[in-house]
Amino acid sequence: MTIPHQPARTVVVHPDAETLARVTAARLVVALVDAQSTHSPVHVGLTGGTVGTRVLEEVATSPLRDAVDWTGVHVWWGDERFLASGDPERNETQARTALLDAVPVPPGNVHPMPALGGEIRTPEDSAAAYAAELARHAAAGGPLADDAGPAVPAFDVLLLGMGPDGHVASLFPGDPALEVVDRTVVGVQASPKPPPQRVSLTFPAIEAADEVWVVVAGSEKAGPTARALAGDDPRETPASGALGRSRTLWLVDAAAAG
Ligand SMILES: O=C1O[C@H](COP(=O)(O)O)[C@@H](O)[C@H](O)[C@H]1O
Repeated sequence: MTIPHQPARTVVVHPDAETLARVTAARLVVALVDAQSTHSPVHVGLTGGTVGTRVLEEVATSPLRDAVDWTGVHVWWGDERFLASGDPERNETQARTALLDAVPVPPGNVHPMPALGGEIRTPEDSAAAYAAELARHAAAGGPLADDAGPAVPAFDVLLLGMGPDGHVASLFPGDPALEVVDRTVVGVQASPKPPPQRVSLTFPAIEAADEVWVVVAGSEKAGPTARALAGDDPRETPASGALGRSRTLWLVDAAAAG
């Protein structure tokens, strides 16, 4: 069932979380194949979280998986838990296990948010390094390529999960990071969801994505889903502010749809 909700968003409801993960994986494979028919490389932003990781597992086992030229895909993250490299709680670690170890993405095309260690001592160090990496891969004239700040590649698809408090990436309700418009990546010091230290894309970087897909499952997310789709203040329901340039898809299960 596809429900046109507002001009800026389309909501697609699936009966349960497993179907949601399976169909979103198929949708992602097709989106990457379509993007590769018009340009190269393509850029995809991954999310952590339960359903986001299930989607990657479904891509890994999809019979359509090899229709994608993985050598032409660049992989980024919308947010990261600020922990040492290889920590099982890192979104990067989970994505490698779920998908990236199984497909031939060149190691240089995988762009994790820098982990705690060496010169990277704080989430802000990681954010600054990641902003520089994004800027290196921004196409000239890309969405943020102006004098106001560093550029980002225009993600063909940016996957986002949403927490029960309405957070997306690591932009939490009431956090000052929600107001940042002069940087593409921020350090987060007091996440209410563990671990407290995180790194996140900002709204300007999220909005540079061609397509933003918010993938949500579970009845505990019905409230924030409804609030976000009603256009609640993003300072209270951050998911409300996650919009893509061409399309914003809300891919939800029936429980989250309420
Ligand atoms: O901590 C995080 O949580 C959100 C949502 O996760 P979920 O398990 O409730 O689906 C996720 O989108 C984010 O990337 C992650 O760092």
